Amino acid sequence: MAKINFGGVEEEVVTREEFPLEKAREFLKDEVIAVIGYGVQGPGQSLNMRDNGFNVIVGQRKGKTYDKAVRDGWVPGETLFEIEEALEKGTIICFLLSDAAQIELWPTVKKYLTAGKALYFSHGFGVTYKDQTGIVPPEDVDVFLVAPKGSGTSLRRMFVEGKGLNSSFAIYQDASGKARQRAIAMGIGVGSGYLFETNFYKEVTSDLTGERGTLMGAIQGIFAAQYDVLRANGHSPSEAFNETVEELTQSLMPLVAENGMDWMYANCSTTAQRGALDWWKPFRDATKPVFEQLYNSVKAGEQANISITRNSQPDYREKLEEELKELRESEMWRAGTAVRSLRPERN
Ligand SMILES: NC(=O)C1=CN([C@@H]2O[C@H](COP(=O)(O)OP(=O)(O)OC[C@H]3O[C@@H](n4cnc5c(N)ncnc54)[C@H](O)[C@@H]3O)[C@@H](O)[C@H]2O)C=CC1
Ligand SMILES: CC(=O)[C@](C)(O)C(=O)O
Ligand SMILES: [Mg+2]
Ligand SMILES: [Mg+2]
Repeated sequence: MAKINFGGVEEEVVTREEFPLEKAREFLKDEVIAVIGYGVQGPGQSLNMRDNGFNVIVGQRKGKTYDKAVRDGWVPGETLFEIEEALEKGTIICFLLSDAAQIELWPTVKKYLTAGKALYFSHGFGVTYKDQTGIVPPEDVDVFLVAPKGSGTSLRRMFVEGKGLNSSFAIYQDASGKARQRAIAMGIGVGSGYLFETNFYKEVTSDLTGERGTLMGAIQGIFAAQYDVLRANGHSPSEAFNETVEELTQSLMPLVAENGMDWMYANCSTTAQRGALDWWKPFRDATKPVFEQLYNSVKAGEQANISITRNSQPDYREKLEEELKELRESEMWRAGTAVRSLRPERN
């Protein structure tokens, strides 16, 4: 483990230098890695591991995503199977169904978790909320997680570009005495840039907070609030969208990603810097109570409960699609479609 100073706090992380791909491949050479589910993480992780030279098979029920797996080069009967067949063949079972669907499939998965196998998650959800999910792994299997900190779509894209998305990893149960090595080797195999250690509880609580907060929920909320104020004051949709979203994603966030917030500020006008430096604290103070409310709700298990209840309903896909449609058809995001179509590189 490399000791890295994160803003004054020393943490140990696993980098590709100390755990190179060859070492991961050697360590897992006798394993059959069965990726169960081919939604968002399934394709990203399985394709990266396949390209990295691991023995990977995919288990997916028949339908649209099964056909996608075939198009991605998985061969029925050789590397692509019905879920139960893959569960039987696999020695490391990657449980990559949606968190709600994992509940339904758990009794089936459990049947195939014979001694010595490993159960792999990409979220701490299932076992942390075991009272609601019923996911209690047998004692003689390893249980660990590797959670890529981003969409499976980005995991794959970044891998293809020679980059690596960061992941966390955690050990829940070490039956074989080598769960840790197994987990780290898997983390390297799926294409992680580096790995930082956590536990299942911390992974799920930080992840649920992040996606409801700045990563997805809060960002849309702030966009909508500013867009509405600009529109109410007579600004056109194109002006409001550009000044709220397009400039952020196209110009300013890439600068933040490259070298931090102060550097992005330093590359803007002194007028902008003065205003941003004056206004970031009021925004922090206004939103902090909402973040506290969010974290408490996560901690109390309410967010997990909502997710399980809502996403277990037979019509949850249609309902989600309706809500996504509401976003897509809002004036702001329709303006966004028009703005994106005008990007010169799109023509
Ligand atoms: N979406 C992402 O990029 C990320 C997901 N995760 C975690 O990774 C895991 C997998 O998530 P996603 O890839 O988003 O899953 P998903 O929602 O895309 O679903 C994966 C698969 O589950 C299958 N499925 C759904 N219900 C089923 C059922 N009842 N029986 C059999 N198969 C069923 C679908 O056919 C699909 O192939 C979750 O634990 C999630 O929290 C972690 C990081 C990011
Ligand atoms: C992409 C990711 O890591 C999320 C936002 O936590 C998720 O999709 O659950
Ligand atoms: Mg998440
Ligand atoms: Mg996440």
